[in-house]
Amino acid sequence: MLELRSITAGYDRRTPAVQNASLTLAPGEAVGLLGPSGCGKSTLAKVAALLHRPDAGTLTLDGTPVRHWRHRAPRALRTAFGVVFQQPRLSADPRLTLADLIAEPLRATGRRAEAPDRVAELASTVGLTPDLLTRRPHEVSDGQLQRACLARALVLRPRWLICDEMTAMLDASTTAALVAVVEAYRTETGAALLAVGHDRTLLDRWCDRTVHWDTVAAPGAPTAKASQQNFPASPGG
Ligand SMILES: Nc1ncnc2c1ncn2[C@@H]1O[C@H](COP(=O)(O)OP(=O)(O)OP(=O)(O)O)[C@@H](O)[C@H]1O
Repeated sequence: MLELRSITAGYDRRTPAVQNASLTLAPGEAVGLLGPSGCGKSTLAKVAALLHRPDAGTLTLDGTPVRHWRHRAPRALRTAFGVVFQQPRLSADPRLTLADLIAEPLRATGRRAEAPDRVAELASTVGLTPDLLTRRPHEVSDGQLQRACLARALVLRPRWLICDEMTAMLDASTTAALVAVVEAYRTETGAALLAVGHDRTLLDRWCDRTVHWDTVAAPGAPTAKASQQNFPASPGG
């Protein structure tokens, strides 16, 4: 179970982007998160994926409170998450070929030997032909790069998948193809999904339930002090 309780987070403590947000994801469950632009969905998704440290609130993973984020999070926790962002060009190292991009998490976790087999398998799964794997991001389309980013998110076989507007820049057929890849992966592994988006029709079709930001965040509401963990300001943790 992934539980976010009374999360306050942002980029400036005086004006948090997310205030008092709570969201629960059961193992294997697919939850869609809808809300207007700029309300804080991506920020909350990054907190959930251990990529952004909240200012206050608690995140528990299978009953254990998470105390560290980003590079300070234990590797076993970090690698339990696979994340795909809206803009693949911002999340892809332009120097890497698509093959190296997909294999990046394997190299970072000392599992380089698995890369050739795993990259070939995932390239086929996401619909990337071998000739594309030797190209760099500027030599492929947004859709092809997003396919590689999805493959990268799956390469460590995460239990929790976070797709933050993964299909927002894509055409209908690429959207359908990537959603089908995620669903096949979830059927095979039982992974849970948090899908952030603006398209209610897509999220309703894709997910077990769709929640609106209005029901997730309650700015100004009193926080449950007893269950509240406040994080002192410290860079990078
Ligand atoms: N790196 C950053 N530094 C400073 N402010 C940021 C940063 N990222 C986001 N913000 C601000 O935080 C707020 C929430 O942004 P966030 O990206 O979480 O919203 P969102 O709901 O995902 O929006 P969208 O649907 O448009 O992607 C916005 O006001 C945004 O301008």
